[in-house]
Amino acid sequence: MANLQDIVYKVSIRSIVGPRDKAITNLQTDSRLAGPGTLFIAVKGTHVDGHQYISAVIEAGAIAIVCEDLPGNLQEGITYIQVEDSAASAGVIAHNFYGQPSEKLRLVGVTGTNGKTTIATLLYKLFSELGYKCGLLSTVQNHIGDRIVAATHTTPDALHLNALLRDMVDEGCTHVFMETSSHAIHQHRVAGLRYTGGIFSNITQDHLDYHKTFDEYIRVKKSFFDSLPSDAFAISNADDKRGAVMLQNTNAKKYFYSLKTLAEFKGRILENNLTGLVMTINDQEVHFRLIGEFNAYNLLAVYGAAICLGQDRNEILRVLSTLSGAEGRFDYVVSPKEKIIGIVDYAHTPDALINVLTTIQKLRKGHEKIITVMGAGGDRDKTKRPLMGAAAAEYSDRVIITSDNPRTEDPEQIIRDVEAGLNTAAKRKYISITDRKEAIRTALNLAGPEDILLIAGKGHEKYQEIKGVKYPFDDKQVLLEFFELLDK
Ligand SMILES: CC(=O)N[C@H]1[C@@H](OP(=O)(O)OP(=O)(O)OC[C@H]2O[C@@H](n3ccc(=O)[nH]c3=O)[C@H](O)[C@@H]2O)O[C@H](CO)[C@@H](O)[C@@H]1O[C@H](C)C(=O)N[C@@H](C)C(=O)N[C@H](CCC(=O)O)C(=O)O
Ligand SMILES: Nc1ncnc2c1ncn2[C@@H]1O[C@H](COP(=O)(O)OP(=O)(O)OP(=O)(O)O)[C@@H](O)[C@H]1O
Ligand SMILES: N[C@H](CCC[C@H](N)C(=O)O)C(=O)O
Ligand SMILES: [Mg+2]
Repeated sequence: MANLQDIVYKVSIRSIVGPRDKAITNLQTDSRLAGPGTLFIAVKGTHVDGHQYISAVIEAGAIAIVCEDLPGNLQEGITYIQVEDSAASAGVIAHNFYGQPSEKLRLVGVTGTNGKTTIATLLYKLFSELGYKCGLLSTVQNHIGDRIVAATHTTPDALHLNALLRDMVDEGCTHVFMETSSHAIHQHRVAGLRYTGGIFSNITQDHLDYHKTFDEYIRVKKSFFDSLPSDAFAISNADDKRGAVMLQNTNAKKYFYSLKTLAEFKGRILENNLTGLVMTINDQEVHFRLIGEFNAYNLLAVYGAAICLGQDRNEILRVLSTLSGAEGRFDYVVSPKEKIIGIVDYAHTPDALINVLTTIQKLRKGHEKIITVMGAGGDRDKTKRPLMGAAAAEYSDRVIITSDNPRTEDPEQIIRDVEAGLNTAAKRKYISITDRKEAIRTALNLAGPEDILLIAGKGHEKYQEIKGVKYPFDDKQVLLEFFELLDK
């Protein structure tokens, strides 16, 4: 419960009609969840305009409305607060409603196209091992200390986000590591939060369905760093083409990590194979269990953030060297008899596919075939599909194009969109099989001893969404089942 006047602190208000002194017991942006004592925030979404539900929520018992456009018929006793931007206000209001939890935490946001889950999860594991009670908000799952709360989004909406942060404060968490997706930044899900630090991983093509142009996607990500306060830290990847631009206008203290150029956090890879990485970080040599060059970047980002958060460098490296990565990220299993290597990876962008496949190419001894099973998600960026097909074909010996999460789209059409990226040579080494389980079975049938099977796109996901229905599906489980059959 909170008083309306306190809740609208720092909200940029255009006008208020009705009483200001009221106890709010429920905060909602979804009319279906409104009831007595509710403050309803009407948000203009991508599908509907929340303003159309204002009379319905009042009927359900709502006592205050935050909106951009005042309704024609104002009701007696109801408070109407007109704002410039409802979505941005929702962030600030939720932060106030839940007692400004981010002010009581060291909150670190991770943004970028690939690597967010890995970096945030490694930070969570590192700080937990170092003895802190921590929170994690990630694509795979959310953690409040040891307690797991299922994740619906990479970054939850402002209301759930602040409620989760409140729970973290109440349960004694001191540090919270959160993925901050470009959707979340654009939709102001993170408005009002006080970040202690921000980390940039990289930016390559994804989400052009939503952000329309690459420049707009860059601008949105950059706006996260622009809004960091001067006592925060901002860590960026010096080897990414946009790494410097990201921090151009930030007030935060700037730091860079790099494998190629001078930087505050400088790494050098000495060994890179299937047992892990040996690298120096600021001249200290360490062995890590994570695999591949892209994880060297993730480790540098984590190391940099831990230093900025005041940890001892030897302690950081000691713990980091013991950690494994996040579920479904370069997750690999070996079949007992034939020693076929199965790798489940969440690569769902052209760049992530190139990274994971070139990593595999560098790690193989030479004679092993690389067989890739991949697809692309429905209701998402269509322009990335042919690029993903081309990437998979270029770096694999065989490709099986299959379904990812078709969502509401026709799975066959998505496969055709992926196929469109294949050139004549690539067309000779691919087949398409719509059913994902069949695709994985076929890939295994094609594999000989020690060959490498990459199953890309779904990582940790435990379902497959087809025509709006989520069916249980787990790439790693399917792979393990087939491995068992194979070795019988
Ligand atoms: C495209 C997108 O991001 N959509 C998000 C957005 O929905 P929307 O704008 O379509 O909402 P809408 O349906 O038009 O409704 C507008 C408003 O009316 C309200 N409403 C709606 C119906 C009703 O009966 N009553 C009512 O009050 C809604 O609660 C909402 O406040 O706001 C919703 C509430 O916050 C989100 O759940 C929803 O995420 C959808 C489900 C989604 O799939 N988002 C993905 C793309 C996403 O956000 N992904 C990123 C990760 C991307 C990455 O980096 O890989 C993430 O952070 O997870
Ligand atoms: N630093 C990196 N650079 C490029 N590719 C990476 C990097 N880290 C991980 N990847 C690849 O991208 C995939 C996704 O990694 P991860 O889940 O950590 O990213 P994410 O940014 O959280 O993705 P999402 O946007 O879906 O939340 C991994 O499975 C791996 O193939
Ligand atoms: N956070 C990403 C995940 C994509 C995962 C992939 N399996 C797909 O369904 O496209 C998105 O919502 O675009
Ligand atoms: Mg993620």
